Amino acid sequence: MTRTTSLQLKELLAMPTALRPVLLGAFASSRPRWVKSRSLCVSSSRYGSVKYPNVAAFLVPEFRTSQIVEITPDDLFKTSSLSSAPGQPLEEELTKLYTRNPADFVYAESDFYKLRKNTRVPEVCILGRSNVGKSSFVNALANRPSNALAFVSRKAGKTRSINMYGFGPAPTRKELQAQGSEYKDEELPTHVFHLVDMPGYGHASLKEWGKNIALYLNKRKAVKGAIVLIDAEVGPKDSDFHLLQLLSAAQLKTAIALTKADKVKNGLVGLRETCTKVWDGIHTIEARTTDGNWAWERDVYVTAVGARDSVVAKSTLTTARLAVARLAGLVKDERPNVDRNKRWSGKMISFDDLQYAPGINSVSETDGDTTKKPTQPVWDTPPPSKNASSLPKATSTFADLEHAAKAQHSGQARNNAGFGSQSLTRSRRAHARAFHNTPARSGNRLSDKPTPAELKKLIDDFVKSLKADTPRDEVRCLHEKREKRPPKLFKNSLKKLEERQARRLQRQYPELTDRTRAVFDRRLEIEERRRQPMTAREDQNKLYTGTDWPVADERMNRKDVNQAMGVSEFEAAFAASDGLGSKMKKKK
Ligand SMILES: Nc1nc2c(ncn2[C@@H]2O[C@H](COP(=O)(O)OP(=O)(O)OP(=O)(O)O)[C@@H](O)[C@H]2O)c(=O)[nH]1
Ligand SMILES: [Mg+2]
Repeated sequence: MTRTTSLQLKELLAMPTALRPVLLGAFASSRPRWVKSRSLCVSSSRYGSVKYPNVAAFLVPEFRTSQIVEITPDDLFKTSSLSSAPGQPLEEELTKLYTRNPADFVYAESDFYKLRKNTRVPEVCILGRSNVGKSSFVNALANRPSNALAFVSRKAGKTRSINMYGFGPAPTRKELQAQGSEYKDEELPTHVFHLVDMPGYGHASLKEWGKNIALYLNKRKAVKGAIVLIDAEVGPKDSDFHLLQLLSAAQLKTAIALTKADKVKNGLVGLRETCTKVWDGIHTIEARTTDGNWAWERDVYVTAVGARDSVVAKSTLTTARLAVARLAGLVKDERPNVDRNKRWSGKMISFDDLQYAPGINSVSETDGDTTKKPTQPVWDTPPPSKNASSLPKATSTFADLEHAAKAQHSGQARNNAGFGSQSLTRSRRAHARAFHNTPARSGNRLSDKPTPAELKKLIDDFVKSLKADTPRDEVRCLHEKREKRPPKLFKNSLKKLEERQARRLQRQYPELTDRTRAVFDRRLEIEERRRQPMTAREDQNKLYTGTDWPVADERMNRKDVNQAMGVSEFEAAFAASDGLGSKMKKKK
């Protein structure tokens, strides 16, 4: 084989340069190592040969009318640097942060209320459907092989508790002193930040996990951000949007990462499609709030850190590290407009985008028939408040929101066809007025925070979307409860031990054991007889002829006879005898 290869090599070198690529393509299957292309090419027998796109993220625009932009790794990294090392190359600094101090497993807890108190170490949680690659993500960031830090499995539902992993070195004494106040009931920080691997939702998940996640996102003080992993091949599901809605209600900094990008069959086109779906869903969620306080990263990251091909996995590693470091607040961004939402008191919205905003669907219902005069002019309708029926209710489910979005699109299509353009302009104007009259615009931001009842509804929706109520999950619940029970007493093993001991004694002292057994059996017999009714016992007494144990038996019999005697008979017998007096005399 090597001989033929060397021959081919000689022939190849003798060939004119233009012909070489043609020849190389012809024996690509038996391609020697030195021919391997330097471009990222995933060759897997299972997924076919897919050219891995050189894209680190998709920049999602603020307005629907703009296009999604691809960002190469170089473009993504050159505008950021670590706050602790400004001006230094980002890739190197990130590698140092994640690997110089080996990452550690800190602790795991299955109940939110049992988590350790933490107010100082920033926590970033990894969320996503089961089997999306959350645990693989942790291992890859720490540069550890599969299962070395977090357990990974092909089967869904491997991670069942909230797992804390510590990254980066412990703060120095000076840094701790600079932080000021004391740590009350809290351990001293041992890492720069914690990465929290959560149980997955969706297939093979349990209701408690959903509740724990919802509690964690809403109540944990230390959580600084959440990274939501979405399978790039499968695309976002309803449960993902429910979670995003929950994150929006909790106003938690959110980043989205498409994982398993190496598995997407049509490369960049497929990735772009998934990204568009995610974007659509987020717009629908954003449409229901007007305050714009939910800071979600407009870079939708593309990763494949758990890919079998190590070249592909490594190529996306810095992207994943950057995403997490940004959420933990360790990165200084020099990107233009990165904090645009924060500078404004409310959400940014273009006039073109107003057609997609909530409330328009109720108006567009009249658009189809321009001859029908609305009883009240649209622009005179009171500004839609949060409680107005024209807006999707704060407690509406994601399905409702989607339905509303479809209705908006159909309304738009009709308008494009030329129906009711005047009415639409009026409605847009009305909606613009309503939009600028919202409490968020007039500075009352808190009013847009969901009330406890709304939050409860959101959490319930999220938990329901987990589809955890299947009989299989009930069985798993039962299994878990059984696991928690204390171990059974070793009844059976004790019995066996006794039997073994008896056999040993029999072997050592055969005569004694026989005699003891006979006594034992006899006693049992007597006990049984005692328990029997009197008549049956009398019959047996008649049959009784005496045994080897006269003393015990006679005593028993005498006793029995006394008991069987009537009271008067006993008194008569006692009087006939000498009684106590005679006994006393004898003693004297
Ligand atoms: N091809 C490919 N496979 C991946 C990637 N990331 C993870 N996997 C595989 O996906 C499977 C599930 O990975 P896990 O990390 O256990 O997923 P998880 O989200 O932690 O799953 P649960 O703990 O069950 O919620 C494993 O077989 C991984 O090898 C990736 O980027 N590319
Ligand atoms: Mg896991």
